[in-house]
Amino acid sequence: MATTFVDRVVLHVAAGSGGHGVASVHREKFKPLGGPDGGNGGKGGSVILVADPQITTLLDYHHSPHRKAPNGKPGAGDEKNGADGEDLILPVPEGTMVKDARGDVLADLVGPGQQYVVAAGGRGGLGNKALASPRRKAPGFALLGEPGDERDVVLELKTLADVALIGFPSAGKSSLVSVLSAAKPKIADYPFTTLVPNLGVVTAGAERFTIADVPGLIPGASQGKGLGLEFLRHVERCSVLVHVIDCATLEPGRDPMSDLDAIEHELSEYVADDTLGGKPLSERTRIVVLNKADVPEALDLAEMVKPDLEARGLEVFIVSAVAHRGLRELTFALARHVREARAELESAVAIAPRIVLRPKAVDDSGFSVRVEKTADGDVFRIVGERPTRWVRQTDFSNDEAVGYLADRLNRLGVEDELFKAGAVPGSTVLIGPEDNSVVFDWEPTLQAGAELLGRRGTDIRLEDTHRPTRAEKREQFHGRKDAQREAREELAAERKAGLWTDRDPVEVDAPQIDGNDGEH
Ligand SMILES: Nc1nc2c(ncn2[C@@H]2O[C@H](COP(=O)(O)OP(=O)(O)OP(=O)(O)O)[C@@H](O)[C@H]2O)c(=O)[nH]1
Ligand SMILES: [Mg+2]
Repeated sequence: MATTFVDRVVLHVAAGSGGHGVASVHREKFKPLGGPDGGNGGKGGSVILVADPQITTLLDYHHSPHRKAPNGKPGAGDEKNGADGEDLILPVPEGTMVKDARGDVLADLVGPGQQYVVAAGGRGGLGNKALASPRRKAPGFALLGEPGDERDVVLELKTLADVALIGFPSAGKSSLVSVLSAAKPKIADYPFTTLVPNLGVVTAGAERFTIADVPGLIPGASQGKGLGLEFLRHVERCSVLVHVIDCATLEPGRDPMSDLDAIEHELSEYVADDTLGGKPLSERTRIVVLNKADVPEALDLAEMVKPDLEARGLEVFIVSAVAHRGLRELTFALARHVREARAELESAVAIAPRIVLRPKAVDDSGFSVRVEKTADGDVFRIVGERPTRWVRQTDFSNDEAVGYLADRLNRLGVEDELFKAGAVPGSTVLIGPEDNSVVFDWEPTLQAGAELLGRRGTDIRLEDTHRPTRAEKREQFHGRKDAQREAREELAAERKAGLWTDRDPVEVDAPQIDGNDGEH
């Protein structure tokens, strides 16, 4: 069992890409040129982690750490939409924490069925049927499907138990689990018998709670001695910590008080991710169990130190795991502490939810223009979810598709903002994130832009002589109305085609646009 327990893996996930939309023209005998009938591409499958009580280890992901969801299928003529790629569901144990490469917590799957979209599938591209509008009756282009998310995440399993038993190797932690619950962990008289936590269920009257031992902790664990501190991730989520102290040890330099201090010191060195509703390890309930009281010398020692420990405000139990002494009192005391801790946690959780889900991208409708200074002068970077997406959807080998992209950008007001930021025809404009942007030599297409340039190439913003005539204003007004209507229609078409999921748009790290970072 020990060798097949895996509690930390690096997982590489890739969602499916959306299928490309298709540009096709309806054909019938004697009616060679019908309307556009190209279907939409299907959505790419997402990769979704789901907490599943049937799963107890991350072993599967240790063996095959690369997981990919299928792509959406491309659309076809005759209004045929491509099939969606199926979501890839990856079951993980309850208590799995998902972190990014930097160690930031992305999600904490603590309850059965809780899920997290770790990589979102790409949207399918619209076909020319869906792109048709009164102004663009027969589009000779379609939109590309978007690439799916691709990322590396760290999965960490943190045992979910109410009570954690901590202490030196061979203190009797596993023995206690075996006598307090039905679990039958390995027990032996050599140190580090336990390599991974053993979980048991304890029944105290009508109450039930879970208890886990953890591998033995030794001084210097924080510097990597023994098994190190790594496994303390399994006590992070336990609300009651029990110090199991070996009163029968003959090792020189060991006694209950200094053992306790040594373990506390190691605990204090551990940096936990989970504060259990705002309660760090240092503030959690502690109980002391003085074990091996069946050995006469051990009992004497236990009775001697008990008052000192109690003077520190600790609740102390003298027990023998082997002789089953003192277990009943201990069980009921644990049940009481668990009850209190659960109540406390519940009210804490009511205030601050423990489940961290990745915050939704704040505003995916807007954009901003950033002026970046380079050796070759100013370049203008357009940052925003929608422009970035539109660029990904554009087939740059198709002039009409490029024109459509320009239209979309204008409607969003990109050209206006570029003018305001000081861009002039020929300026370098980048769209998308730093590591993967598309570069344009800017050719303004907007009427307003051309107007702003004025006659003889002077910028009328500096002169402010031209006041729009009534006719021009009307023209502009209708232009805007048209643009707004078209934007609405487009959105409706995308939604109707099912290209929008109700899942959060996940920020995309590196959109791939093959070979299109040229001068389009
Ligand atoms: N006499 C006596 N021996 C005990 C008692 N409890 C445990 N032991 C013995 O102590 C040794 C270690 O017990 P374990 O339960 O494996 O100890 P552990 O704390 O889980 O040890 P690690 O997993 O190595 O950290 C075994 O030989 C047990 O039989 C007790 O109450 N009395
Ligand atoms: Mg053990």
